[in-house]
Amino acid sequence: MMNNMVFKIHGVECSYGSHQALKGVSLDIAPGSFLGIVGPNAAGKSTLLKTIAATLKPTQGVVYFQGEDLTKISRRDLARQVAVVPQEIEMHFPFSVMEVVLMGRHPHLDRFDRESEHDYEIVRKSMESANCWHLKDRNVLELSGGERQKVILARALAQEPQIILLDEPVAHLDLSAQLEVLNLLKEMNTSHGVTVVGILHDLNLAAQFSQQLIILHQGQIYMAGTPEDVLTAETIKQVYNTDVMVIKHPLTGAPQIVILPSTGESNKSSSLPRVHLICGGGVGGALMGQLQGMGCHVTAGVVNIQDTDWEVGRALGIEVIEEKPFSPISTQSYEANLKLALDADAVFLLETPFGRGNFPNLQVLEPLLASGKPCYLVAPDRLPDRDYTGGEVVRCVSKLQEQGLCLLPDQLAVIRIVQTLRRGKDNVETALG
Ligand SMILES: Nc1ncnc2c1ncn2[C@@H]1O[C@H](COP(=O)(O)OP(=O)(O)OP(=O)(O)O)[C@@H](O)[C@H]1O
Repeated sequence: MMNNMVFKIHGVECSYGSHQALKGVSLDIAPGSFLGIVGPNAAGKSTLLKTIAATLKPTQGVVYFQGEDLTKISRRDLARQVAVVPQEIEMHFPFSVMEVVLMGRHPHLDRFDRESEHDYEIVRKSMESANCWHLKDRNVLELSGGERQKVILARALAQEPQIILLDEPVAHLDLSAQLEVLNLLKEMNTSHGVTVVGILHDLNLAAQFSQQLIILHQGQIYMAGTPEDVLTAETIKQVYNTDVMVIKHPLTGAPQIVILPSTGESNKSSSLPRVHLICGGGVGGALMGQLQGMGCHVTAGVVNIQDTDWEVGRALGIEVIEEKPFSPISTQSYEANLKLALDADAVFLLETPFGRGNFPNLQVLEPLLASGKPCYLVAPDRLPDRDYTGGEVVRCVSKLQEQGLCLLPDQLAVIRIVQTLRRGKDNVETALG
């Protein structure tokens, strides 16, 4: 069993003086896998990678490479199969980029061999793959951080490794260069069976490119599995102490992290406006987040379970009157929505499409207006396009306008009204002393 694994990390502990950076890590890395290592700062990620790369000896435990104790393998033998792209690249001599990448061939040369045409060909291909061939004659000491990172990647590729270990390989790169490098690694992994183990800080990129992820926290593996297993809102809250919402990437299905706006302690005052959003169909999520970020007490209804607005509301901890999936609004939900809306300072009906099933979300405005509640309809000009009742919605809105329904061009206007409400409340509070 053990020999089937490229690396078998067994009960590894690592200490720097009295500080224990790894506290008993065990992990198997199968050949051909793409393993992402994530976790907050100081979790022990680089320390773990260094133990796998044999640049740091564990204080306890063993790392096996293809079944053999890593400490018993010569650096040169290891370098023929394993390439390392470190986080910090210290360069002290004014080598040319070409000379640095050629160093990647050294593990394959005998002591007094000179590089052959074949070596130069591999070096050229590696530099082209890492998109740094144009830098070949430049002095490495004069490169930007991103350029240097590509050169080090090219050196690793020139090693023609079976395994590549990377410590934040895209840290200094702009967005397109990050994708270039990760796509290149993915291609090496899928087409050439190269095992990739990389520390990645960006959780969304990690989710998109890794087959397996481990999340390190305080020197231990907090969770291991597929990106879907590992990247849950609960885990991220526990490990990063950050509120997020996890959605599926619309094209790849990989989990994607959306950071939720912070509500802040100062926003908890009772004087902040209460805003009720009537929405559904995914038109309300962004506004929920923005209004909550402004400190409003936001509520919403009636929204079908599993609608994006329902998911966002739930993730933000907003009270949402819900209805069963794909079901028409029941009398019970209508009443609950009316009751919640009556508690608000203002009610906004957003750009939801209307059919028979959610028509009660429009009808509810009648008793609200009758009670004197300020009610607003967003984007009235496009109302006919989202009226799937054969014109009943448009007729109902004209009647509601006569009863005091106000029209707002877009959601930006909602924010302006809410800001006015907030100033009004502040003024009342100041006046009351
Ligand atoms: N050479 C060292 N001497 C002393 N302590 C160290 C050394 N290297 C790392 N540490 C400590 O060990 C812990 C783990 O460090 P490590 O670099 O492995 O974390 P990391 O998860 O890679 O962090 P980051 O995301 O910030 O790069 C940290 O508390 C760090 O301060």
